[in-house]
Amino acid sequence: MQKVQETAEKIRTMEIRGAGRIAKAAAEAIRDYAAGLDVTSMEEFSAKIREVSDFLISTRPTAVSLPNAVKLASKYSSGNVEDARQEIITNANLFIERADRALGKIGKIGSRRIRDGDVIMTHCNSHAALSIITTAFEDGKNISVYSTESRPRCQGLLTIQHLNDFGIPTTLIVDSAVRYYMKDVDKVIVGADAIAANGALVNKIGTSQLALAAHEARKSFMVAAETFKFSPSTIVGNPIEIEERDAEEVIDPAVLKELSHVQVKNPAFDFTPAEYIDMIVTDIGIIPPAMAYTVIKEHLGWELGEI
Ligand SMILES: O=P(O)(O)OC[C@H]1O[C@H](OP(=O)(O)O)[C@H](O)[C@@H]1O
Repeated sequence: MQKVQETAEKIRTMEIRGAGRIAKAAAEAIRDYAAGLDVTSMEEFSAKIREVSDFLISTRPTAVSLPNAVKLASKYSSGNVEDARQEIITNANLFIERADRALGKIGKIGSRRIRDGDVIMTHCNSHAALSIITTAFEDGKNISVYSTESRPRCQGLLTIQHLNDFGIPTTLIVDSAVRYYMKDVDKVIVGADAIAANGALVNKIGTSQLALAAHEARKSFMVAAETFKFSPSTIVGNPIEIEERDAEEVIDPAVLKELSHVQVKNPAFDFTPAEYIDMIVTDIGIIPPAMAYTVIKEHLGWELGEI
């Protein structure tokens, strides 16, 4: 349980972050927990796995990759402890391998849509979006990138470091400069924390402003998302919860304490409606947002009765 608690804490504090990495870390934690679980009865085994699964899922509410990963990794059908343990180890490893392969596929597929000379804008720090950008660059395309700062956690600083390591010409801008620079941009590429059954995107706060500005300037808006970022529970009407994080990420608590009439809101994500999205680059190909329902049904293998 100690490793599970450590992983959960790292996800909560964002030491482990990015929807894909959170998913892989959760699958690893379940796998290692199942491998070391010392129980004699199947009832005990099931109860412990359920408890750990629920605990990991509770760490961050928005990225659907987390419950999807936990559900896929902790799947077993055997009624015998040793076999069920092996099933979880196998399923978790399969999930992790699939997640790694997905990033490569998204990079390959998405990069075909990047033209020589393209100027790309990205937001926050998405490994899936960066896979497209770096693959295009490694294919010899002469591209450059505008990267937003992504307040308050400033994940944009991770993005510029990564792009700089590849030697990709990059401009860091503050979030409020998105519309100002959109005229210079050819394509916007962002990641996803969740995609609803109606094709709406949930991603880092401010993403919908990039989408609006891109729409106004007739620039292409591309989302990079593994199939495990699609949300099955939205099919049965559950809304995606937007994580509200601490005020101290935005303002020094000592300063805030003196401002008795001021409150701080710090939502970590926002919604971008499907009509602002030109395409979603997934590991099973490029799809329009309207195909989100099909991805959930056919590629995540969820049955309505299970939700
Ligand atoms: O899975 P990858 O593409 O890396 O990231 C997907 C999304 O996860 C991140 O959330 P946070 O920084 O963990 O809150 C960002 O919103 C990013 O776009």
